[in-house]
Amino acid sequence: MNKTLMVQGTSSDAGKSLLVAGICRVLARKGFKIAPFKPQNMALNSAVTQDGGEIGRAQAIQALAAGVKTQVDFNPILLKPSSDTGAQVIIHGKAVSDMQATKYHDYKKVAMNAVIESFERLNDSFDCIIVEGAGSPAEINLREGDIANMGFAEKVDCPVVLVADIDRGGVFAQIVGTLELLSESERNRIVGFVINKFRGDIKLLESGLTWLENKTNKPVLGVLPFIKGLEIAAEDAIETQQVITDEKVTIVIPVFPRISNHTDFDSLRLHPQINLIYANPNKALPSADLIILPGSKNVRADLEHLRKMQWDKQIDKHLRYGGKLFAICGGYQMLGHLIKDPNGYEYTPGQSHGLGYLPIETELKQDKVLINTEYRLNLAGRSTQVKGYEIHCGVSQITDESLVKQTLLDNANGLNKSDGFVSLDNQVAGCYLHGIFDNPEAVNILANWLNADLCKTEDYVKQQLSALDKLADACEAHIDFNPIYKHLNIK
Ligand SMILES: NC(=O)CC[C@H](N)C(=O)O
Repeated sequence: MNKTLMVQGTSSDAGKSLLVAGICRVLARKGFKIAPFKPQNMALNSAVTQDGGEIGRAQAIQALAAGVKTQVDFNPILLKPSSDTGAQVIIHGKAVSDMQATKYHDYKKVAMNAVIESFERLNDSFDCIIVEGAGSPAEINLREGDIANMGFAEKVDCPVVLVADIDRGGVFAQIVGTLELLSESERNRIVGFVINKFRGDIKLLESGLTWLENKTNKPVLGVLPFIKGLEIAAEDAIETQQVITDEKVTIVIPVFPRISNHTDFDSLRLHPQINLIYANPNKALPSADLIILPGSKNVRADLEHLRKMQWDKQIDKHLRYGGKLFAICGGYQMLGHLIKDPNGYEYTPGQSHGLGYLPIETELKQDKVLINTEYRLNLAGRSTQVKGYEIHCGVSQITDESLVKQTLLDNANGLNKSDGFVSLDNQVAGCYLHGIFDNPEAVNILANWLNADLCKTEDYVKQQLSALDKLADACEAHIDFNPIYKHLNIK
């Protein structure tokens, strides 16, 4: 009996991740044990699973929505692009190789086996599986050997809901056009449509919905309204929306071409007293109280970009004028003197000189560190416990202890382990830990370091959970779940 439902979109960003998260939450609230699943994801925003692997961030959020522990089977294939044509291929949570896009095409058979293995494991231990497609199923050039959309749905023989974004217009053409480009058996799998991000008077839409149902002989299951201020971590696109009520601090994040884990900064962006600016990759850095160098999938190439843009000179000037510089993971590696990659794990084999603000040297190793961990953060004469995660191949060593003021993070999980440093002049600090600012106390300490006092906000994970509930409420109010239950064989 089928217990799988797949959500596909008429385009990227149509709302697939969100709808999957919403359905997971609705079903979990009814007491079902739900697994989110995305056969193949392409993203530089990843999460460390509780079983010690790496999956796309969206599946981690969907697991939070479903109230289940994260596991690598939720996203068996993750492609992390490291250049315009190549990507690191992660299978079952572990990096297996770097591959050019053309070669990956031939590799899809191996990848499909990995996808089915994971799917079958989930099938054995969950009540239902809610699957997210990738991009759109109508990319006819990618259909052969597809594992991400209809190729998967056909293989496991599951029904599909098609979601389309009305906000940008053309929603009827998108839906009818997508159906037109599918084979008959693929078309028959589509059991209904969800129209996402609707604003305005639903009465004006009704004639269109009737036309669509008559034309396609398929139901519109629901029209989800545009939910203002719904803050659920983005899959890959950088979210820039913010509501500032009383600006006290300006923070600039230089956007590297291979920026990774930018969700690190969501809690800062959502703070009503922080103006968080993502600096355009091709423009000068705006002035700020603090610059934060983010993580990077290709540190040495991004360092070249930083220099090409003369951001190194601008950062130097920012520090001369008394500004502060913080960095996470790849950005932290850039703060040191040297980044060595003799085997070319990330870029052409060789080494690059870093910015030299901290006395550290980094070497990229084959094995990736993947852990969820906890530290004590020490900064601005204060400390607090922070939770986070690490994803990196680089291992950094300090070259001269007399050149730092203190370690930034210590006491890892109560152990005598530390990470990161604060410079002697107290202007520069960095570490490997992602997610550090999800703790509101850490945000306040960071602000203290900038000589500012900010109000304390809600814990980021709690905020995510209430956003997921708001999303689930909207799904329940605007989508007819009866056909969904019927297709999943649940009541
Ligand atoms: N997430 C990151 O910033 C990773 C940094 C670097 N690419 C490494 O693997 O070590």
